[in-house]
Amino acid sequence: MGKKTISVVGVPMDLGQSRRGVDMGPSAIRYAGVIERLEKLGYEVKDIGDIEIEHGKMIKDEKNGIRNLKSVVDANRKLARTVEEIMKEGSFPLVLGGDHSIAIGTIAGVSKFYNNLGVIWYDAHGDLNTSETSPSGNIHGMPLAVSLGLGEPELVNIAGYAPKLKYENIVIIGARSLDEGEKELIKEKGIKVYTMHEVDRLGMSTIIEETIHYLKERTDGIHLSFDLDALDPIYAPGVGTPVVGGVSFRETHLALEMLAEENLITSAEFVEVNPILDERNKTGSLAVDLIGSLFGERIL
Ligand SMILES: NC(=[NH2+])NCCC[C@H](N)C(=O)O
Ligand SMILES: [Mn+2]
Ligand SMILES: [Mn+2]
Repeated sequence: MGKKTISVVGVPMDLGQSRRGVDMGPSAIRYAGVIERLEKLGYEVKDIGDIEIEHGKMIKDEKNGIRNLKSVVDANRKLARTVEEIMKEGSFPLVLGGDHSIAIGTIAGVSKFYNNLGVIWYDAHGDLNTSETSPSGNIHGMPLAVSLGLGEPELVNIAGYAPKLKYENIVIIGARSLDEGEKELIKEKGIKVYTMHEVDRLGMSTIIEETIHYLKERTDGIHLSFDLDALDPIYAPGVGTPVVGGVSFRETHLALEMLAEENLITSAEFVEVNPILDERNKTGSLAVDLIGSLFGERIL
């Protein structure tokens, strides 16, 4: 994927949502063999360990109902700095979550290296809520909005600049659970979304061809933000917010294999693996299989 060195960083955080356990995601993915898998593909892999997270009680912010705002801000500041260091070294940042709120830090660390960072948001959800539109107060439902400059100023201004992304540079794939405020924002800003309706109708191969064509001409780097709950819960039971009717195992491998062929992805994160809700690390192993495909693994 362009660079031969991959730097793996774990973010053991579950404070962006309300089900405990997703903080063990990085361990589950490492246990399933991610480092060895990447080394086998010929990469030099540096496992730089985990970001240090304050583990405390879950708290709702009195002001606006947001959960654990301070701790999530703190974690994402640290992550942004770490990812920035990886970028400076010319290595590929591969971030293991943790809940999806960590995308705020990853994107903050990556985006300053590009004029037009593109993002592929592979997810059952839009993660486009702000404190006004969020039904839950969970920050993992907000990271894409935050990266676009919407929401709590402490989140929006992480790494000292905002916005990190432009509306026209993002593509959401796999959506099937969008809140009212998210739907309005998508329509108002014309955000490119392939919902499950389009996945069924066009097929994944067409969607990825279109996505590549669309992002290639307007971006100078592409971040893949991969939420395991995009897949159907049959394949990915170990996630905190499962939604039926998801993308299949093969459709997802195809998507990642096609992205690997084009060599366009410049950073990635795999998030929302919750080992406590999982079946014998099925979702952790799935993440490793998918990471394999993203980095060029093929059946033959
Ligand atoms: N990254 C995720 N799994 N996000 C789920 C978000 C669910 C819902 N839209 C919310 O804002 O709470
Ligand atoms: Mn999701
Ligand atoms: Mn998500």
